[in-house]
Amino acid sequence: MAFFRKRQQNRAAAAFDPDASPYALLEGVSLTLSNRQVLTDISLRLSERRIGLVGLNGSGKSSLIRLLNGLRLPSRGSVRVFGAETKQALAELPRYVGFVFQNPDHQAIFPTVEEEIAFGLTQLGEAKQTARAGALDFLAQHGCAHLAGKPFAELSEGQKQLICILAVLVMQPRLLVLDEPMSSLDGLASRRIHRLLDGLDQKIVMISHDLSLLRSYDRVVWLEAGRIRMDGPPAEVLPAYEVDLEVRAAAPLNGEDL
Ligand SMILES: Nc1ncnc2c1ncn2[C@@H]1O[C@H](COP(=O)(O)OP(=O)(O)OP(=O)(O)O)[C@@H](O)[C@H]1O
Repeated sequence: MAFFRKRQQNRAAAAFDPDASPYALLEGVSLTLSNRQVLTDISLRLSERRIGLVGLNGSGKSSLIRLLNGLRLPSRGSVRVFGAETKQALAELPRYVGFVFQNPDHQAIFPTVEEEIAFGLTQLGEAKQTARAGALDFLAQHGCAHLAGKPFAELSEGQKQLICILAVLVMQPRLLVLDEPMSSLDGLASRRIHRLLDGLDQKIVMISHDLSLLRSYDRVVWLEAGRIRMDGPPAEVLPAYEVDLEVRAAAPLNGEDL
């Protein structure tokens, strides 16, 4: 009896509310990896449509966004996404939170573009044949029909990142989390992906070292050494972050903060 009660409690705790506001709620979150404290006492309520995340290398940005799709679980505190505590909702999270990796080669797992997109549809329960037809449709909707049969490895960097984003979007997640998606793209590919993201209905949380991309965002969170240093509108956070970068860059080179 106690067993069934516990299962029912877990199910209730994992119930998603797609319209939850905030869509992500982090309370007193700390994260330790290999005996190293990577995040310390992070509390955030994320409800804005477009949120940018900035900070120096190693400040904890990737670790923080991995908490949003359950790739990392907090060592202390709690992370709720669309109302469900992530550690109790790992199986369902990918339907709500799409994650785009910095390096497309780390994300793509299928030999061809069509298979990469179709996989998302099979995850939603589509039969293989319907998923392939759906993938072709989806690629055509995004002007990529000509890429369907191509091996992923033969795509340009911009095409690879676009396909990885589409492979996530085909599952229609409510939230899209992106880890520096433009970092290896040229100016044109970067602008094109930025425009694509801008036109989406999904909520977006994105890490970027290109601060110009975040100027139009609703909110920017600045992480420093695993803690929130500043959090607010881009017009306040970005200039302060840039000043900090200038001050650090002007200090004598010692190799420690690179
Ligand atoms: N699996 C791990 N084990 C131990 N330490 C880790 C692990 N993953 C990350 N770290 C450490 O955690 C800290 C934060 O890493 P994280 O990748 O989250 O930072 P980041 O801000 O995304 O950095 P970057 O801008 O370079 O991608 C770094 O010091 C990193 O070395």
